[in-house]
Amino acid sequence: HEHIGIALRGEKVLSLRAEAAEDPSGPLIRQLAKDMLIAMKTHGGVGIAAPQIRVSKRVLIIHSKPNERYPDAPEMEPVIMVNPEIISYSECFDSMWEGCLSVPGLRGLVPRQTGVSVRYHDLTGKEQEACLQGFPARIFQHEFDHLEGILFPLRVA
Ligand SMILES: O=C(O)C[C@@H](Cc1ccccc1)C(=O)SCC(=O)c1ccccc1
Ligand SMILES: [Zn+2]
Repeated sequence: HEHIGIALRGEKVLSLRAEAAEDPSGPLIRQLAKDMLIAMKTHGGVGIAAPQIRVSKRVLIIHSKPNERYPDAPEMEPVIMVNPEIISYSECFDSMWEGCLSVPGLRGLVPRQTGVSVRYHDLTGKEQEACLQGFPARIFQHEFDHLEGILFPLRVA
C-alpha cells in the first residue's frame, strides 16, 4: 500500500461534500487515518483530507512542518480530526501561497482568515477543541475545504 494514489482535480469524489463518520473511534476510521498518514508522507504534504484518497468521509490531518516555502512554519505532530466543525474565524485575513496534492504543479495565492477555532473528535472518540493560528490555520482551512468539495483554485483572488 506504499503508493496510495491521490485523487486529482476533475474526479467526482473531490467535488462532493464528504459524509460524517458515524464512529470516530471505530476500526474503519482508524484504518482510514493510517492510510491518510501514509499517503500524506509519501506525497510530501503538510496536510491531507480523506476525499483525496477517494474516501468521502469527514476526516482530515494537519501536519505543519518547516518547508522550503515556509521555513519558519511551526513543527507539529500530525493532528487527526474526525468530523471537524469551525466554531469561529478571526477577523483578519492574509494571503499565502498554497499547493494541493490533488492539483499538481499549480501554486496560488489564497486569501484566508489568519485564525480559526475548531471542534472535532479524535481517534479515541473524545471531543476536542483547538484554536489555530498562522500556517496550521491555513492548512486546516485548505483541508476543511476538501471536505466541502472545494479546491484552492476556486479561492484564488
Ligand atoms: O493537498 C493537500 O491538501 C495538501 C497540501 C496542504 C497545504 C499546503 C500549503 C498550504 C495549505 C495547505 C500540501 O501539502 S501541498 C504540498 C506542500 O507540501 C506544500 C505546498 C506549499 C507550501 C507548503 C507545503
Ligand atoms: Zn489540497
